Amino acid sequence: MALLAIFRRGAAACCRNIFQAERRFQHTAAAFDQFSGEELYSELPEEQLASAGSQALRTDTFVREAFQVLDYPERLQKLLLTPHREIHVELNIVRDNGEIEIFNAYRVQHDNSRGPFKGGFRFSPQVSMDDVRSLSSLNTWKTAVVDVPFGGAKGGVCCDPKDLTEPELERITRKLVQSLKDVMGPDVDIPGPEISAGSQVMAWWFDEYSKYKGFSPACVTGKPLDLHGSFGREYATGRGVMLATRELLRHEHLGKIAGKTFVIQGFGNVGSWAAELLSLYGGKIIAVTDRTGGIYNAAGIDILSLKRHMKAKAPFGGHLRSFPGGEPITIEEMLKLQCDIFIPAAVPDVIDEKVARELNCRYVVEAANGPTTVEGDKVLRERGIGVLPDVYANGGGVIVSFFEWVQNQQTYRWEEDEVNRRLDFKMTDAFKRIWDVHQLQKLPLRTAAYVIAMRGVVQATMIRGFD
Ligand SMILES: NC(=O)C1=CN([C@@H]2O[C@H](COP(=O)(O)OP(=O)(O)OC[C@H]3O[C@@H](n4cnc5c(N)ncnc54)[C@H](O)[C@@H]3O)[C@@H](O)[C@H]2O)C=CC1
Ligand SMILES: O=C(O)CCC(=O)C(=O)O
Repeated sequence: MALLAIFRRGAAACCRNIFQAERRFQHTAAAFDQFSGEELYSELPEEQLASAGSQALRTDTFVREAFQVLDYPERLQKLLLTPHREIHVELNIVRDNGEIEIFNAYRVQHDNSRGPFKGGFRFSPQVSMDDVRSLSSLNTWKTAVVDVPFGGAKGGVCCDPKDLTEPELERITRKLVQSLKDVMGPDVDIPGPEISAGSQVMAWWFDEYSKYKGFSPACVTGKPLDLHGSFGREYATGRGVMLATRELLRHEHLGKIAGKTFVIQGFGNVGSWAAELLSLYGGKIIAVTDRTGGIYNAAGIDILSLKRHMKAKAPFGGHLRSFPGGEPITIEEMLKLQCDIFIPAAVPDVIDEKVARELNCRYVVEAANGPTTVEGDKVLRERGIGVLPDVYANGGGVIVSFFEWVQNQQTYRWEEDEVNRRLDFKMTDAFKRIWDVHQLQKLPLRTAAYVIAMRGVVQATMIRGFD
């Protein structure tokens, strides 16, 4: 009885907190009815705007915007902006030539109030603790927006994968697992695919982790189909981008994907699958680029032929520019092309203030993480270019990662159709929730997405309590 009373008191206190927060939300929602993006920016502290281009501060800036709308107490902001745990490890690797090289690797576990930490591990020379911290926070909000029961994390190894052989990449991955295995795992923190880290890297992760902890397929997602992977994960992020675009066009009363023109930056996992699926639904992909430049064809590029071309040249020399079905263009030229939708699907910070002024599109659908700087975002808002933000638009990857994790826990594989149907439901449902807030409160889609995410994370945090 005493226990029950304590439980009831605790539950009542939690509910009171949530109701108070909800009332504050409703109150501010009404007050913010006429809020425009411009006003939101004018509320930002000067020093924050000054450093707005910094990747490190980007997510925090968007988080603070949503906080202004929700009017949550300051101490809650601090709690949610501060990562749970930051790890820096040194990986000593024997290169193929016998020399020892040291690589820095980072993992930031941002928030786990809604479930185990979740997020990819990227291999890139641009990786730093600041980047990883910002991206880990982005994943906290992303998992909440698309409503999968995970928290947010991100990792990265500072290296240039094009200078590494496959055995060297394997040794780095295995060393990474050896260093992090005690703070990661199926119910704790689950990595997934990211830049230059595809299904083979996930397979090595699974293998190495299982050596120490026993057979654990759910310790990592994005694994190959032959090794406990899920149907549909390979193309999930690109498919999610296509579904997000479909919903955007539908809600804007602009019809279907068919006939719309697209420019896509990045032709790796996400960019190439988004291109293929958008063209399957009749979209005209007029330009694609990778890190070496790209190709342009006003009549639309034959994406399947392009993919065959790239595959034939892989792993070395698969450059877009050498594809005969279009004219070569530079990345700078690509950014100025007229199109309906520009899809950044490569690296961060592409749309800065200057590029935002030059873009010649109606919408930006952010397939990459953090492709728009805070200053760039401000210019896009001023110019009336709609942005479907990363925190939602590339959520297809983590949604199907969640499906893979569920299947691994059940030891039962779902059919491909079922995975795709469930992904469609999740992307459509999340879009509707964002759209409703966007319309009702007159907020930019990005702020609307963060508002929804924050409510989810805050509710979970408060229900769990602080003891
Ligand atoms: N793989 C996934 O499931 C997910 C990936 N993302 C994000 O999508 C983006 C792309 O990731 P992936 O396709 O997995 O990586 P990837 O490594 O498969 O492909 C990256 C592509 O970007 C190109 N690229 C690199 N630097 C460039 C530059 N300066 N200009 C133009 N292109 C450049 C590369 O040549 C390559 O075509 C990243 O921002 C990643 O964080 C987000 C959610 C999930
Ligand atoms: O866990 C995954 O599938 C990768 C998720 C991720 O890092 C992201 O969506 O940015």
